[in-house]
Amino acid sequence: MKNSIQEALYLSFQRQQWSKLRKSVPLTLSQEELEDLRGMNEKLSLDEVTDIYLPLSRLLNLIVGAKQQRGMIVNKFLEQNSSQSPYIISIAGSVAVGKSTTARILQTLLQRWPEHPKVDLVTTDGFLYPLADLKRKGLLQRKGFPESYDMKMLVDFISAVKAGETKVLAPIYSHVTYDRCHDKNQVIEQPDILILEGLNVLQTGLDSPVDIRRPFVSDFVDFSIYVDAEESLLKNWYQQRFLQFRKGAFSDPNSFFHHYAGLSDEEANTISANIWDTINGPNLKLNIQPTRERANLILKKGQNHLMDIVLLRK
Ligand SMILES: Nc1ncnc2c1ncn2[C@@H]1O[C@H](COP(=O)(O)OP(=O)(O)OP(=O)(O)O)[C@@H](O)[C@H]1O
Ligand SMILES: CC(C)(CO)[C@@H](O)C(=O)NCCC(=O)O
Repeated sequence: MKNSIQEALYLSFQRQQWSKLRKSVPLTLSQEELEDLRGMNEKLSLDEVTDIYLPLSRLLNLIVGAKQQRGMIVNKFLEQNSSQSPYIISIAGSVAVGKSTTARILQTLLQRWPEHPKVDLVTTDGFLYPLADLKRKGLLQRKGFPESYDMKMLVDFISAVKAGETKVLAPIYSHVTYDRCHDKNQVIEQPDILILEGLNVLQTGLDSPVDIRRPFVSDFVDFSIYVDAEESLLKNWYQQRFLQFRKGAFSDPNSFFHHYAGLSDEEANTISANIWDTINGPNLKLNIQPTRERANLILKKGQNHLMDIVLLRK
């Protein structure tokens, strides 16, 4: 059933086919630019950038261009000269699938085009309720679930950006304190493109009580991407990252998880498997994966984070 839905809705490209599409694009990256991209994640393979992300950035450039042209046509029709509102791209997918890495690569590639040089990136992590509120509401074990986000704040934010407001503030999340930062915000000032990344960006809230239903994030999104992978890979990537955090973020004395810093590999793997099985895994199956076929584009990863299949909405 699942596959027939995808067949009905999407054009499907194997990695090889997709990567060939870059041949027709007049865009090359210098070795230096490739190294810069690599600097953001030392495990990122450069083939991945050229085979998958370069064709994708060209496709997005064309799609954004079509929207900009439509804006010019409307201006001509109305004999006015209003400026374009920011183009919104959303990136959804499981915890640890690599949403923020994908978002950062696309930001770097998209801002190289003269038609849209200003590309901002916001993650919905900042819209999680502050830690004290989550504790008070008994939601500490539900982080990432729909009820753990201040959806009104998120929808108000994206609506203000889309309305072209000159300066919009986004809250910032710290993976060290496991909490919203109380003393700083991200400032969004009329970018050409805003990339909004988070596991909840395709959710509709239709299961909320009718009296608190409000517009969805997707009402403001122009193009949506879902990064997909089998759950066994996702759990493994989550556990690998947990091991890295033990040496990095957890070793900071301010870290919420500082008590994890001294764990052995085996103890750390037991704890991260348990967090996956009780929080992130159930959230994936209940609330994230069911939104996948709402996306305009699905990027399906296999082993080692390499993209196997690209699905593009017909
Ligand atoms: N293209 C890639 N190549 C190699 N490793 C990657 C790639 N993308 C992500 N990773 C690794 O996978 C892990 C998860 O990546 P990332 O933090 O981007 O995921 P995320 O989906 O944003 O996670 P979260 O929802 O928890 O914030 C990290 O350890 C990252 O280094
Ligand atoms: C911040 C989120 C919800 C999403 O990125 C996630 O990384 C998270 O913290 N989930 C809760 C369970 C865990 O610690 O992985």
